[in-house]
Amino acid sequence: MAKKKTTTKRKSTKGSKTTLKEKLTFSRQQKVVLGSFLFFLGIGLFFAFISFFYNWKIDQSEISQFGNREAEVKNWLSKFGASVSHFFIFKGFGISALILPVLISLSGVYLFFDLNRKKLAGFWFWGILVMLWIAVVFGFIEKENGLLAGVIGYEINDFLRDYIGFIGTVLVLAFLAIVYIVVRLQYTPEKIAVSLKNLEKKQPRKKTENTAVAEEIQPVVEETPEITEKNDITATKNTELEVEASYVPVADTTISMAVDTTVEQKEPKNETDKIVIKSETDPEDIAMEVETVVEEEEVVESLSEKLVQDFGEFDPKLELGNYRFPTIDLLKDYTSQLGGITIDQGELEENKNRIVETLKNYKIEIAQIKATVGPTVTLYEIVPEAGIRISKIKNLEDDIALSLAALGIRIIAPIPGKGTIGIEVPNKKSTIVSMRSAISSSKFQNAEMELPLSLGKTISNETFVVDLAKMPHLLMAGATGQGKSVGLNAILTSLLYKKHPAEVKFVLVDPKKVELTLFNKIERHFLAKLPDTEEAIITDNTKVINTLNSLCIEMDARYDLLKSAMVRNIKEYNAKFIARKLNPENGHKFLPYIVLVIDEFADLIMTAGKEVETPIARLAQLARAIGIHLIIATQRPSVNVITGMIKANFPARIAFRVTSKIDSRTILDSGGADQLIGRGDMLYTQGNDLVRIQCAFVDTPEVERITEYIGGQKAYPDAHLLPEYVGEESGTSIDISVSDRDKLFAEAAEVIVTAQQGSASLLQRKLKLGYNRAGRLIDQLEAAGIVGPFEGSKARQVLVPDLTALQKLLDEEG
Ligand SMILES: Nc1ncnc2c1ncn2[C@@H]1O[C@H](COP(=O)(O)OP(=O)(O)OP(=O)(O)O)[C@@H](O)[C@H]1O
Repeated sequence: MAKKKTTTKRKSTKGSKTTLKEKLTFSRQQKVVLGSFLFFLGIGLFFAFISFFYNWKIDQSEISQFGNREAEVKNWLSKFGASVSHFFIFKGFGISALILPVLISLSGVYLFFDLNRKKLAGFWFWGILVMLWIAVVFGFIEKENGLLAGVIGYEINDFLRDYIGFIGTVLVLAFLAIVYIVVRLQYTPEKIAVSLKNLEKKQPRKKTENTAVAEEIQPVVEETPEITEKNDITATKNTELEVEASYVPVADTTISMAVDTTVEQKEPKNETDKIVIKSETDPEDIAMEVETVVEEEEVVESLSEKLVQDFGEFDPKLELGNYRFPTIDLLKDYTSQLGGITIDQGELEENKNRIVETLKNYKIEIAQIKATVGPTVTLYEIVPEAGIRISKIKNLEDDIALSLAALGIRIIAPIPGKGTIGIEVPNKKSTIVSMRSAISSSKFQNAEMELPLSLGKTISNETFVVDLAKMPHLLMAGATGQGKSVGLNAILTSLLYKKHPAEVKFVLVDPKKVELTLFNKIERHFLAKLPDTEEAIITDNTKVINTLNSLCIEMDARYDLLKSAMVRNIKEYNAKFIARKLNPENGHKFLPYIVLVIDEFADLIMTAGKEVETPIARLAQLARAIGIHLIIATQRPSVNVITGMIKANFPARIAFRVTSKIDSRTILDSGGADQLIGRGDMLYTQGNDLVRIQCAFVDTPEVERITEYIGGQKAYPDAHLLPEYVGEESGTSIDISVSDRDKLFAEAAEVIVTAQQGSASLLQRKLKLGYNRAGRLIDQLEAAGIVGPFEGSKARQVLVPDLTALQKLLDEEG
């Protein structure tokens, strides 16, 4: 009996991650309001705590009567003050609880002025530790007075005394005090010694002058009288001066002092060297002392930490700080309209019987059969009777499929890791997997991935989420009309729902000119383009070559940055940049991921051949570490399109339905894609197992709504600019002799003049040439004065108005 697996509809955890994030980030107004609240709360608590120390005895009996409005309480904040104070002081930390209102008010100030929250967290961390420490110390020395230590202090002390005894407790407390002084206050023994020394020196001077020092210095002063005029230093009577280099303070009495040259030489050696000059009533008794201070202690370990402390971590999203991610309701809810997966008991039974019977014909007995109903297909998992070899079933694959006589049957013998045999039979009524359900699934929302893609649902109805960054490049193939474009849209939509414009940029190549145009609206948010080009979405195949080469330049530049930052990949690089460990002045910048999408790759390879294959192979081989990922889609998965070089570098592949087993082999290295049922039914592999997935469906109006939503928001001034690539086309002042001209020169000239359009791609199409040859022809036409010079993204100007004029020009030359 077929075991029925009821499908549990996954409740959408609608944007759980983003909403949590949103909850934690306050608007400016919220911060001001919350900040003021906390500030006043802190002050209120402070007063309540103070008054608790005077009134706690009187109030004690009233605390329990919180609900009784008649009960009179002496605390300055009345019943609330008395209760809260009782809780924090008596039951909590004792006198040290006074730190708490200070911390709360401080938090208020930080929020109000929107200061660095990390610093605040530091205050809380150390504040609570100090609170505990003081509580325990009071618990230790003032056991009798519960108000000083609080219950917590008392109990911790008791605990320590029980386990490590009197001496142990003293040692632990002393150790913690040292930790605080060294770690928090950044005091080291050297620093303390220097401070003490300074203190010692300052004190006696205030009372009587240190004559001994004065005497010591005096001879030097007398010995070098000639410098006296030069170094006229004036000082106030009985005042101490600290001079760094030469310093002339205003004075009541002018005192001449000669500074020994030896002293002067010594002075600039160390910036912290100070000359202490003291003046006395008698100008002869000037005391001078040269003090060498130990090199100043670094307060913060490194510059980056200091920068982070002062300014917080670098936020790449700051420029579009108010960017709102697209909301889930921009996507259509197909499930509520068309219903979710329905299980047709009759259909299941019928299929089961046919499978059992068919296998029986081949003498394969079944011990158990289990059905898993997916959105488009149902998987019948079969456990054969003991003794039946799986290879037998595998060999009979085609016969079984034939006997079951249904389109789209796929036999998986055995199911990897299970030892059972799977037979996938299409459902009579397939269910659309909406992009909405794929996006709102918890698996996607909670995905901790760099570039998460929600591709659709597996046969067991689980949302299938993969990381493009791990793939690291994706090859998609499928015959026309089988769901490739929808698949590409699903991929791009996934990224739009998860990534901020600062984090990812798309380079879109769309020779069909219709599929990806919708993304034009988000050009200044998410697209990257070559400088000086008008349209970010590339529809002209010749421009693809420039873009690919430009991406190679970007790749090399990024590798240089990674090298100088001494990191291995973009993730580490960006983490280091965010932590302000990389100086933007040295060319470092936050690197967004770049996703290159090429629709209709076959078309591109046909027209440009090697010229695109080489940069693509280079990018595919090297770009994974620096965050450039390729998604290539093609209708024709033939070997001359998907060459060995490309295949080797694209381990992740998606196959929609293809027309032949050969095509399936080309794309997946195995059959199966020819047995799919179309409409988004696909197989995914990342080098090992094949997973059958129903691709999430996202319709054009949905994509339009999303791009409009994003496009309507504040954007960057321009699309992300890729490095400039000066292609072959830009060659100027070419001098090509008539004899060196291509055989097709005259024909090419006619094509160009007739069409009045000076483009290499036109020649490629009309004369069926490779890109290189067409490019060379254009150069020759330029040299002959038939077309104008290279003009960036625009086609070259045609300088000859008609064929007659052309004929005349050629005759003249000839
Ligand atoms: N995941 C899906 N779920 C349901 N229906 C789908 C799905 N994907 C595609 N379809 C259906 O198939 C039709 C064709 O899909 P799509 O335009 O993506 O095909 P294509 O392979 O890109 O074709 P072409 O190569 O000609 O552009 C869609 O209009 C839609 O009706």
